[in-house]
Amino acid sequence: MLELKNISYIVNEDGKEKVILKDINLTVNEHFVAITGPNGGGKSTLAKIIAGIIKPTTGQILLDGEDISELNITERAKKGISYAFQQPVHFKGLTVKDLVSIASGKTLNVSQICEILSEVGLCARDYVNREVNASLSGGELKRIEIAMIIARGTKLSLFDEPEAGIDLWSFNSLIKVFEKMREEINGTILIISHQERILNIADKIVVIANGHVDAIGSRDVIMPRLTGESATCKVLEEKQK
Ligand SMILES: Nc1ncnc2c1ncn2[C@@H]1O[C@H](COP(=O)(O)OP(=O)(O)OP(=O)(O)O)[C@@H](O)[C@H]1O
Repeated sequence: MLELKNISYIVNEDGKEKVILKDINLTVNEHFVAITGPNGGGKSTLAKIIAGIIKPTTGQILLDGEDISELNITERAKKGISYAFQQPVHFKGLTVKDLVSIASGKTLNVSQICEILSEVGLCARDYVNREVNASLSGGELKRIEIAMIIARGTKLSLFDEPEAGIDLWSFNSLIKVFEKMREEINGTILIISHQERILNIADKIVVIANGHVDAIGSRDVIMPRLTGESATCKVLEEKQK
């Protein structure tokens, strides 16, 4: 379980304080939790704070009750937090096989790697020995990144807009990958997304706007509000303290 307590992130811009996140309180213990909200609301900043890429100005982060606030990205990764960037990273000189093996923390044989790659819809034989460089498409990189997260099998897998830069065909199969992960994963998937189809498979949706938690609840409660189907629905089903 992930707990965020009073997380704020304030930067100094041109000599003035800019509040990017303000008093975020959130508990995440479901299998599949989606964070959504308007552009610039603070979602990616929050994901980077959870992963340990940036340090919040105030607040505490607990993973299964343990305070991990002072741990850096590597230490948090060891505790079981994986983070997939909005734009996947290229790893010049490393092959898909290398990356998936490194992610899993053990030497995998080709058939084990093939199994993981096929889970993300990649025809393994074509990819195992490919170098992870700019010759791969955005969709292929995304899937390789997801394969690495599956190989790691962590407690908390964080994805920042996995749909970004993906064509509709690849997007359809990406949704299937997430649906399958949702069924099979032991830990939690925390996913930042603007896509209705991703939000529709979430157990819980958190809406972040203007740097704070605007709404939180099950998809049945939050989706009508987001899609404008019900102006009167009760949004704050379980606003957390
Ligand atoms: N270090 C920083 N200095 C100044 N402004 C920043 C900094 N980091 C983030 N911001 C600003 O904070 C706001 C929130 O950014 P963030 O990337 O977290 O938003 P987001 O909700 O993920 O947006 P999007 O949906 O467009 O990806 C933006 O206005 C961004 O420009």
